[in-house]
Amino acid sequence: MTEKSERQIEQNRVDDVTKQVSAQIKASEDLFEQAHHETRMVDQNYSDNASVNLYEVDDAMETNAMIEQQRQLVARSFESETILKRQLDTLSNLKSSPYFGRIDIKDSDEPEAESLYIGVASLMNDDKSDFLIYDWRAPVAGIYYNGNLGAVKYSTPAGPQSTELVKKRQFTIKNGHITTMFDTNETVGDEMLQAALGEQNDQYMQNIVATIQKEQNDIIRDTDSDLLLVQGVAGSGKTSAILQRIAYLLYHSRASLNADQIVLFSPNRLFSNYISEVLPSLGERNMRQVTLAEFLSRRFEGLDVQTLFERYENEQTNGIINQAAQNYLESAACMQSVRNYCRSLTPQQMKFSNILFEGRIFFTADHIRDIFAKLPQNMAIADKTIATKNSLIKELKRRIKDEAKSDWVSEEVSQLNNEDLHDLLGKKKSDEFETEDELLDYVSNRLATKRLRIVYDAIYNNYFFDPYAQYSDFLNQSQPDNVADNVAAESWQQIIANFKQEIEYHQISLMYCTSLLYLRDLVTGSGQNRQLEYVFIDEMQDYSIAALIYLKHVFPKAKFTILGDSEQALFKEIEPPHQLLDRLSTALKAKKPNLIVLNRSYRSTTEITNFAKSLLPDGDQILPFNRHGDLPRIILRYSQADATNALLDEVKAQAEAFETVAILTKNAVQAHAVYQQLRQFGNVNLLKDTDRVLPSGILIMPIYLAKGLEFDAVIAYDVSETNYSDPRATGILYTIASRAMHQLTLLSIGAACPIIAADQEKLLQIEHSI
Ligand SMILES: Nc1ncnc2c1ncn2[C@@H]1O[C@H](COP(=O)(O)OP(=O)(O)OP(=O)(O)O)[C@@H](O)[C@H]1O
Repeated sequence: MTEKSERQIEQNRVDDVTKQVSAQIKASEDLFEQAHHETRMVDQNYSDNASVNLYEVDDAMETNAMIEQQRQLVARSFESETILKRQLDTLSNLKSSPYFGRIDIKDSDEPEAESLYIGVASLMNDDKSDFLIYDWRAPVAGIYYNGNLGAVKYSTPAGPQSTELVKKRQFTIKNGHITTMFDTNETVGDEMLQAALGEQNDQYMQNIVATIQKEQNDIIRDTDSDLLLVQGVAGSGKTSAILQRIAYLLYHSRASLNADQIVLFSPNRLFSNYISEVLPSLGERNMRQVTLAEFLSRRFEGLDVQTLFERYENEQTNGIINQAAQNYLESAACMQSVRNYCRSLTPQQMKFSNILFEGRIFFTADHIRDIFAKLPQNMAIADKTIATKNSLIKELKRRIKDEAKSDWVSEEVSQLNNEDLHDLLGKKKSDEFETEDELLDYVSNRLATKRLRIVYDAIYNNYFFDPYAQYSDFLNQSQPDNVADNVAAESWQQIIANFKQEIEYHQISLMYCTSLLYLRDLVTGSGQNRQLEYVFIDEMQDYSIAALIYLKHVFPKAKFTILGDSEQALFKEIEPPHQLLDRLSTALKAKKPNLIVLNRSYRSTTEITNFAKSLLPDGDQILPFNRHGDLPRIILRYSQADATNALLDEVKAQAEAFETVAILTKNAVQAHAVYQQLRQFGNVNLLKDTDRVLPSGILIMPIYLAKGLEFDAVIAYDVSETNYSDPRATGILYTIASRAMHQLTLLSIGAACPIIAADQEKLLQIEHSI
């Protein structure tokens, strides 16, 4: 058969499937309309009933039951409306592009091969007898991503299956028309990937299901490991792979897993927004997302927690203060010392606090210590704290009865107005009491309970324990000689003094955070979340080992997927990847660890990747993808005024050619200075770490805010040797260069920093000022 008629046959099938999709859309729209109408009716009915004044009807209980029933009806009809809405979204995705792949497989006991079409969702024909499209996550679809022609195996819930792959075909279908179609023996042909990668960027990351690569597929379909470590070079598709992995996991554990049981730790808020469309485009709800800074802040209510960015900025101005002590506090060894310390704590060492009520001491710290000390010695510390807490709550209940008889209560009761009395009585009516005294006793008890609620809350929230004082004690006990990095005794004392001072000012530096939280949780037996099933951590190189250990402690039941690129370390010096990964495997005590390494970089043109890898001492392992563009350019200027002019010209030219142009700087101060130079331009945006949405136009930001993001064109601001002199320059410049998809320009005010100068002739177009 000629290629043309073959293509015509495929187009006919696309037309046929599109017609069926349209018919199903119509049917679903009718159902949706019906469901929506029903929800409105039930909702109306519910609000009418809910607005009945319960105090005026005798049968309040009955009304309550009816409202509850109605509420459930509203919830149910809303749920079916949501399901239909999702179905409709999926169908409309399928309408313009029903599938992207076809595999022909022949089982040994079948006379003929069968053609299966793969798309973002499954679709059955009208009478439900046949699959017109297979979901890319279906077991058999694994062949499309993994197999070369010939004998292939794929896993199914019933165990491994074998078949023969006789044809693999790829399509690009736009608005119902096949624009490209070819047969391939490769996993996914380069041609299609080239087309996908050559496109210009918009504000949101796209899904990659049509062109998932073999090693990415291994990440996506790994359901066994409890610790999956992905070590991948910049632009190798780590983030893409984990998002498709989440979609895959949700599909395969539909009954037992929902998006709320998955959390992704993302590098910054812009990134959260940037990836927010991927899962919805695959018909799935987004997982929860949080940055480490947000997570820590929530756990330190009332304290101003230093973020990684603030630390970085501070170090840029003041230098790194006491690196050795900081390294120790963020090490696995320190977390081990916390564990040992907590295990050996005696009642005398415990830092208990008085519990106050309206200015007077309600429970003394000594009394709390006595309760604690009487508990069996071999009891775990967390159990002792919980037992102490329970015993304080019991005592509180007794004391409420005493307080109810006290003068302050009688006085307050005597001054109650009708409304307060009504509130205190709750469901009871005053005529239910036989005597006035009985009524008074009841009301006094209620009032005392209400007022002492504050004491109950204090006990419940462990305010009888002072974690900050305890942590200071822990620091005091950690002798500097025992400390790995040989922290000098005076500087260790300084670290302790600094901690105390910060707490006084309601602040805390990042370096203390995780060991302190760990100590607090181990002593109080709180802070763990056993519901979460999967934790994903992107940009792991920015997490200390202590932070990862702490997260494992917080989510003990969860499987961890941790992704990183040690070369993109902005906040510390580069560490060899395997060393980092070994440390992590041991520290998290994984039972089934798995490591996947990605070396091919997809984001940038070959020229940009070749330049970026030349910055690294061990960049040879990085493989560029075969997509070509201009050589990166370096513009050298020798005065600020000349540099500003060159920047203006460059920005103008890039903005005409590309949709997203980013000027990336080393820190916030420089980003601000560049903004001042360019603001006359109009559509120029300076981004801050509080920003959540990436605007279009020209973007200026410090590199840490661009983590995980990508832009059509990148201008690296001032790559001179004066600006990039510290040992972290390599990681920073590599991260900047690897954000560019199509065009990279470096601007240097004065001589370029030596990392760049090394190999520039072949990899860079150099432009000096005249
Ligand atoms: N298989 C693929 N098909 C199409 N595009 C891909 C594929 N893999 C990666 N890409 C594209 O390459 C770019 C980089 O991917 P991604 O951001 O996931 O990489 P990363 O490893 O997380 O990068 P970094 O660590 O540098 O932030 C994205 O534009 C992504 O869409």
